[in-house]
Parts: sequence; structure tokens; C-alpha cells
Amino acid sequence: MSAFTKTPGWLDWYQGPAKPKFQLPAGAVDAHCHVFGPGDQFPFAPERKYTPCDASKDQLFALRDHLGFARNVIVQATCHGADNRAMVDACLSSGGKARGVATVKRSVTDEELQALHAAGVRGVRFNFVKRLVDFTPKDELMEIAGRIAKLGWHVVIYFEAVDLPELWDFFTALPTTVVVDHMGRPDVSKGVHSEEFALFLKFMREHKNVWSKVSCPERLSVTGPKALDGEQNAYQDVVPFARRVVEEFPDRVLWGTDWPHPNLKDHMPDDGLLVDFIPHIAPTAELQRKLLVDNPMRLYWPEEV
Ligand SMILES: O=C(O)c1cc(C(=O)O)oc(=O)c1
Repeated sequence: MSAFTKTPGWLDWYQGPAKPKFQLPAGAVDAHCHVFGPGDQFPFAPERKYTPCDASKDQLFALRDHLGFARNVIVQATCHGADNRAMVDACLSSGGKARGVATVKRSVTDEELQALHAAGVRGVRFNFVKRLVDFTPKDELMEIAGRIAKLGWHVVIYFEAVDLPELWDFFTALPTTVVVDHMGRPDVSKGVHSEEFALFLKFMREHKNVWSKVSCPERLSVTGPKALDGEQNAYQDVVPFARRVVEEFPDRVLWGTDWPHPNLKDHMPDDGLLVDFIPHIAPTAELQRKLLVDNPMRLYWPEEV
């Protein structure tokens, strides 16, 4: 029994996912997933905004193998704050099949950064989604970015589309590769030709160091249908957005399951069916290989490319 009580209404990750019909290319990377605890071993952070169910490294690795991925990029979940132990433990236990993205504070020492690098960390995450984190001053974040740039790391940013104008100057001043989580969370009900999404495309077009994860249709979709019960045409309203980004920026896109899908309120997707979403947004074998193999390998395992 865990010492932690889950946030009321918490949805646990989907048990018994389908085997995907879409066969992933050899060497495919799930470039956005998390581990949660287990809370008894790696306690959740006091400053967290939610308390999840457990989602262990072994459960993540089992999902990786079941879906047909070769590797994972494990992104520090906000429920662990800047305590990276669960993510680092998962990377170290992966036999080289996982790399990580950490959350660090300005007080992090060079020795701690070196230890994270040795464990497989290749980026830091800056989060601007107000329901997930408290505000950190931008000068602190810029100082961290300057330090991690020297290690060859990148910055992962998570924000909502309405906040991009205000964050633009900060984002465009970052000295590293910048990876946007979940396409900057467009409001898909506004349509793919909205001013908001046009600004996101401009952000990528004018800044060649900006990449995007075309992930989380289950989070962004308004109309569904949900990736459940064998559905092969899930989240149709997200397809034009992700496909647009993949087709215009094929060398700067990544894909990930987002397992174990923190904070979903409506339903928990079948991860096998989420993989079946990929050919809808990356319709050719070449686009699929770039999205799932070439791009994540270049960013996270450059020494093997
Ligand atoms: O939208 C979210 O709630 C969410 C949360 C986290 C996290 O708590 O780290 O990560 C994500 O990729 C998405």
C-alpha cells in the first residue's frame, strides 16, 4: 500500500493495451514518456500539483517491448519536482535503452549535472503550464540554459498556445535546441488555420533550432473518437495539426506515447491504438522513419548516428 493518496478522479494508465496494427520501424524511439515513483521508493515532491498512481520503470519497459519500441526518452514528470531520482534510476536500469530529460534548479551543482549526464540525461524541461508548476523567474531559467548548453543538452518547453506571444522573446533567446512538448497545446477547436496555430508554425519556421513533439492527441482532441475499443481513426480533429507540423518540419519532429498520461480527465487511451495514430500524421515510410528513428537518435543518441 502506497503512502500516497491519488488526486481525486485520477485515471490510471490503461491495462492490457492492444498490439499495434501499425508496425513501428526498427529502432523506433518513444521520445516522451514518464515514470511515477513508485511512491514508496521515490516519493512524490512536496510542491507537486497532483498525486498520480505508480508507474514504474519495469511497467514502462514492458510497454516499450509490447508496442515495439526500441528505446525511451523519459521526461521528468512535474509530480517529482526537481528530484530526478526515479527518472535517473529508470535510465540507469535500461541497459542504454533510455535517455532522460531532467528538471533542475539554479542551485544544481556542476557535479550533479555531470552525474545526470552520466546517467543519460540530455535535456532540461522548463514548464510554463500554470496548473502544473509554480512560476520560476526567467533569468534563473536562462542561467540554467546557459550552463546545460555547455553539456550539449537541449531545453524542452511545455506551454499552452495562448501563452506563446508572451513567452516568445524568452524562447527565441534560448541558446540551445528547443523542443516543444505536444505542439504547444493548440486549441484544436479553433482550426488549423487559426492565428494561434499560425504563430506556432512561424515560431518553428523562423527558428531552426525549434523542434516539436507531435504527441498527445488524446489530450488535445475535443471530438475524438477515443483510442479505445479497436478504434483505428482516433482523434481526427488533431490529425491536421500534427500532420502539418510533420510535413513542414520533417527533420525536427518527435513522437511519444506520453505514458502514463498524467492528468487526463475524460478517458485513458489504449496505448496500442495511440501507436496506430502515427500513420495518420506521418503517412509515408520516410516521414515515419524521420519521426520515430532518425530525429530522436540525432538528439538523444548522437554518438550512434
Ligand atoms: O498536461 C499534463 O498534465 C502533463 C503533465 C506532465 C507532467 O506533470 O510532467 O507532463 C506532460 O507531458 C503533460
